[in-house]
Formats: sequence, C-alpha cells, structure tokens
Amino acid sequence: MHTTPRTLRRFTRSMNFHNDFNVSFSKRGTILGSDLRFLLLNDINDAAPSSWNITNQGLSSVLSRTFAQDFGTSARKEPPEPRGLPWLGTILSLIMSGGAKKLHEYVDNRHQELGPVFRDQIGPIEAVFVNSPAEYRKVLADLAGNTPRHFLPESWMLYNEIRTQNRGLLFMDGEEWWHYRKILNKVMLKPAPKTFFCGPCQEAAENLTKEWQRYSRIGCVIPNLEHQLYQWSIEVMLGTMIGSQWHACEPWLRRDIEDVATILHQIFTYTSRLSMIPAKLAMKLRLPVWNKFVKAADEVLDKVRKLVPEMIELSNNDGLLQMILNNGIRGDEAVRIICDFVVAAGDTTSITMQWALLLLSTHPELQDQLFDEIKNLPLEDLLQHQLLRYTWKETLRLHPVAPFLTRYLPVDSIIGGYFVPKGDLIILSLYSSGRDKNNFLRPNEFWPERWFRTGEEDSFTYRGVKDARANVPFAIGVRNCIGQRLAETQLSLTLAQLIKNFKIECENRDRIKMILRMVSVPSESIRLKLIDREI
Ligand code: HEM
Repeated sequence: MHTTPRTLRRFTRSMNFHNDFNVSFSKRGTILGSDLRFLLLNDINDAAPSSWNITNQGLSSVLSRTFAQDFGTSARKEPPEPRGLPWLGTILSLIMSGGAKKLHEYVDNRHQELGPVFRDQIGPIEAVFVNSPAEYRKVLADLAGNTPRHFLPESWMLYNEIRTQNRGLLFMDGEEWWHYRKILNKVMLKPAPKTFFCGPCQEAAENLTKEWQRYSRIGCVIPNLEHQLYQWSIEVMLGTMIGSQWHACEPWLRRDIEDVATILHQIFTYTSRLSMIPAKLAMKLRLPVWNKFVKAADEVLDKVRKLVPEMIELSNNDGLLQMILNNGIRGDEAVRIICDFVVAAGDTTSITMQWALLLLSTHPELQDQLFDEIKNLPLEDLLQHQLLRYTWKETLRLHPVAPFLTRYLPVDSIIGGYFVPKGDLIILSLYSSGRDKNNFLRPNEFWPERWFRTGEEDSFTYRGVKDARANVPFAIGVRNCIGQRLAETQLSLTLAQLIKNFKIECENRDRIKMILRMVSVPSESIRLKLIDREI
C-alpha cells in the first residue's frame, strides 16, 4: 500500500485532534453559533461600531461551542473521497471529464456520487467540497470567523509578492481587512447608496443603448459584445466614484475606460490560463503567458493609480470616491482599494449581463411581459420591480459568476456530519446547489417567476424554490460582496433600459455552454441581435 501524503495527513490529524481542539465554555459570545458582525451587517446593513471589538478569543469560544454541540451528536467521521493517484489526486479524472473548464460539472458529478460533502485533491489543491444550503450559512456566517479568509489565485499572490504590491479588500486579511471593510460597509452597503448608484448606472445604461441602436438599426449582430460589456461595467464603476460630475467628465475619460477594459479582459484570460500551471513554475520558466500576465497587471494597476488623483480632482462630494476619502481612507490606501474595485467589478457584472441577455433571448414572452410592466416606471420603481430583479437573480442561480465560494476555517469543525480540521480549504459548490432538484423545482429551467412568494409574510413559500439558501451568488456573512448593491442597481437599470428599447435575440444560443475561465463564461461569443421596439 502506498503511504500517500493524504494517508499521512489523516494519521497526523487523528493524533492531533484531541490536543488541538480546545472546548471552552466561556460566557462571551452569547449568540451561539452566530457571528455577531454578520447579524449586524445583514439586519441593518451597517458596520459594527468601532468600539465593539470582538476579540479572537471571544470568537473561538463561540465557535468552540458550535463545534462542541455538533460534535456531541456526531461521531468523528472523515468526508468520503474519490479514488485518486498518489500525489496527483484525481486530476486525471478531471482531465478526462473535460479539464479545468468543466470543473463545475466534475464537482457536480462527484456530489451525486459521494453526497453533499466530500474531500478531493485536484492537483496541488486539496479541499472539502460542500453542496448543502444549511451548511452554506454555517460555513460563511458562523464558522469562517470574524475575519474570514478565502482562496486567491496563486498567480495574483505571486504577482503581489514580486512587485511588493499592497492590494485592496480582496487581498487583505485579518484586522487590516476588517478596518477597511467596516468603513466601506458604511459607505457601500447601507440602504441609501442605491440612490447615489442610480445616476451613473442609468447614464451607462443609456450610453450602451445608444451605442447598440447603431447596430439594431442596420440589423447586425453586436460586435465584441464581451468587450463592450466590460467597458460598460468600468464606466459604471468610474461614474459611481465621481458622482454627479460624471456626465461632464465622461467624454474625457472615455479613452481610459476603453484601455482599462481591454487590459482587464486580457488579465482574466491570462489568469485563467495560469490556473492550470503552478504560477511559480510559469515564472521560473518565463512562460510567455506569465510575462503577458505581469505586463497586463502592471498596466492596469498603473493606469488606475494614475486615474485616481484625476478623479479626485473631477469629483464632487456625492461620489463614492469622496465618501471613501471623507471616511478616513486616504492616499495610497484609497488607490489600492479602488484598483481592486475596478478589477472585481470588471468581469462580474459584464459576464452576468451576457448570461442574462442570452437567457432573455430564449424567452420572448418574458421580455414582452417585462416591457409592458416597466415601460412607464420611474427609476426608483424600476429598482423595486420584482420580476426584473428575479430575472438577474435567476440568471445568477443558473450561471453564478463565482461558481465556487471558498473559506479557510479557523477552527476544527463538523460540516454535514463530517470532521474538518482547522485550516482546511472549504469550497461551496454554488453551481451544484443552484441546479439541485432538492432546492429548486425544474432546476435547469430559466424561470424568474419561481421567486414569487405566496402566503403570509412569516410563513410564505416560493412558487418554484424549495430552499432559497442554496442561491448565494454574492456570498453571505461579513466577507460577502461589497459591490452587491452597486451590481444590483446596475443590472436592474441596464436590463430595464435594454428591454424598453429592444427585442433581444441570439443567433447561436443552442451552441453556448457554460465553461470556467476563473469565472463562469459562455463557451463561445454570444451573437446577440437586437430589434428596435415600437414604443
Ligand atoms: C454580479 C455581480 C457580482 C457578483 C456575482 C459578485 C460576487 C462576489 C462574491 C461571491 C464575493 C465574495 C467572495 C468570497 O466570498 O470570498 C465578492 C467579493 C467582492 N466583490 Fe463582488 N460580485 C459582483 C460585483 C461586484 C462589483 C460591481 C464590485 C465593485 C465594487 C465588487 C467588488 C467586490 C470586492 C472588492 C470583493 C471582496 C470583498 C472582501 O473581501 O471583503 N463585486 N463578490
């Protein structure tokens, strides 16, 4: 029998288990199994008061109690594992099922074979995969701790290291992350920001519509759809930063928007290619893809770094940028945070919009219904329009931009009845839970109306949803998406604007599949055709 690293690790784990785990029953943390900051964020959408300092000691006692409760009723069981080869794990099975671009399907099949929790080693990455709505909340909100840590692409970590770059929220950890996150929660996740997101989002929606009318009028397919939507999402991000002055300075910044969109697009392509090779090896071998990645990352960060002071000059007090500065984030700190906003916003909203347009093209009757219901609504009412919201919500269920959410757990835990030692990587399989018949009726169907509720406020049911917790495309807990409100506003207003002006068709919709290139993207360029609506 081979003694694989995995066998050794298991042995070590079993030896350490009783020593490592400190079951303490401190009186701190009275809300058992819940992260206090999470409750605060999700109930009132605000940050914790700065005086409220939850210590790690307090946290570990809360977590210890959660664990102790679970552990009291569960025997210590290891998650099931597929058969793999020593050192390589199951990477060959993944390659045979289509490679990294089909990882979501590979993982889905494994869940069907091994259940909602399993452990796998895919090449250098070993993780516990979880597909269980009840466990999602537990992992993201309870077990991940006060300053959750997530997995980051090795290529980006290495880049930051060789360039000694300090980066924004996405790359921060611990108390540093919480310091900035608290401030940004206040500015970006309070209910009010919707109103200051509205102007730039609507302006970008109108610009996109005007641009696309050029193609609808001559009856041709929208050229470079992917690139145009990258530009649209960067325009929204910069517009939100600048505020009401945006309209006046947008023409000056148009060239910058185009440049940033082009480079960002390249970065995602290179990052995704690098995810197949150890980044250090790619760097040592000076592979062209590594060199191109570094050049593109240098260019985009440099460009945004130069743009920020210009934007500060141009902006009014009502832009996100001034709000960030007024709340005490200054100079280089603001620059690095904004750089990462631009990077994080670039692909997420643009790719979600591509999927939404593709799905709408298969449902002309839904387009007509939406058109009739929204054509005369003012902006604020558009944001409240349920079917419009459910359209992008349903899009994200079927095509979550981030099909896997990741957390490193700070304490030994029980997940789905299985023991998971602290420090292990947990991967939540959103793609699988979004298409699971246990969670959704007719799970593979695009059916936005499924989200309509019936019954009383405290005992409602959904038309086609059995377990709404299975759909968390922006994550939940303290480390959820900081751009969620902005993305929601942007998606609702732009979809509304496009539906009001066009009938949406697609020439190649039957050929398009979902593949992974870091995020979930269409397998080929969508050939979108727009027909002007008679208003
Ligand atoms: C459809 C659009 C979007 C989706 C589905 C999405 C999804 C997510 C998810 C799932 C996370 C959490 C990652 C984790 O749990 O580790 C996240 C984090 C983040 N998102 Fe978004 N996002 C979207 C749009 C945006 C936009 C427009 C921005 C611009 C401000 C943004 C900025 C960020 C940042 C900075 C983080 C890191 C937060 C932190 O670590 O504290 N996102 N996003």
